[in-house]
Amino acid sequence: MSARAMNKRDLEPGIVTDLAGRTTYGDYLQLDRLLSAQVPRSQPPHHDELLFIVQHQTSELWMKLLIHELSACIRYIQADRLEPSFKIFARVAHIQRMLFEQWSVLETLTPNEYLEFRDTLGHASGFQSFQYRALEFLLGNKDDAALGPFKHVQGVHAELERLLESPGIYDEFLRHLARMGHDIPRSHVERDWRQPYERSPQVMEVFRRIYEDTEKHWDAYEMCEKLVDTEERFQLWRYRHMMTVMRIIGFKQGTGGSSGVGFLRKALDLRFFPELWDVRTALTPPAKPRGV
Ligand code: HEM
Ligand SMILES: N[C@@H](CC(=O)c1ccccc1NC=O)C(=O)O
Repeated sequence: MSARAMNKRDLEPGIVTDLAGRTTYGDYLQLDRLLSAQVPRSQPPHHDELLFIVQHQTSELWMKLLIHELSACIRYIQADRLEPSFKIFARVAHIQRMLFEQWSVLETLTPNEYLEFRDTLGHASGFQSFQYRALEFLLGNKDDAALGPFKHVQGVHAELERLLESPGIYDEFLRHLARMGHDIPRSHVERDWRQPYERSPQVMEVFRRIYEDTEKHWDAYEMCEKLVDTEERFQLWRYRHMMTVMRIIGFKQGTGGSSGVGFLRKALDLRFFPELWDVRTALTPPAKPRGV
């Protein structure tokens, strides 16, 4: 009987199977390391703990890529090259969508299932995710108290300190706008970057002018919209995390020591790019219609 009749694909003679001494798929991806890093703590291993671990590890991998991409974006903005940063923002948006969609997998974990292995987690908590903190810092949510959990991990602490004292993506955009001749106040071009961002009416006026004449300021306008998009997607992730937490542990305290949902809810009031939201309220209908 032919392979076709057996519903089987014939391997082609060119397919390489003699791989001794060659770089293979598994070598290149270091799958031995990657796939041996899912180690349940529950004894005997709880069926659903693998889901919990894989959900976190895949989130951390996507966060790694986000940090890589946003860091490149910052370098482009520093070089006043907004165009190449737009391509990166498109990728960032897709990664954020993946991270958002991923919550539905964890949401199949029921409260009882989670309670069956929750105590094996001790005080471990997502609050101790250094990559998440790096992302928050890159996006401008500076908070030196958030470095607390990393005091005992030298390399990580040093890297987060570096990000804390460097301008975030929004700071770099405002500095770019200042270089392009926009009227950004001194206080927002040079400052102690460790401090949380403070909104400025003068910055909002700059955005108002950009939004009122998009033809003239197309690149800046496009960057504004990319930033709004990134912030909205970030907030959606925060919101869905909070809802997932609510349906799995209700209003229990977190393993990290916080109040739990109440603590997560407060993050929803934070804004990375406040004037980009304020400007929407300030805009009025144009005197004459735009467009082609
Ligand atoms: C059963 C699932 C989960 C529960 C019950 C849960 C619960 C919590 C709670 C209660 C907190 C507040 C800190 C604390 O006291 O522990 C927190 C923070 C956090 N969690 Fe989760 N979480 C879950 C899944 C995840 C996943 C999959 C991620 C993805 C990496 C994640 C990332 C984070 C981050 C980054 C924070 C810090 C948020 C901030 O500082 O605003 N969590 N989580
Ligand atoms: N904070 C969670 C525990 C938790 O979710 C967690 C524990 C260990 C590693 C990652 C975690 N994920 C996010 O917070 C809880 O209170 O149940």
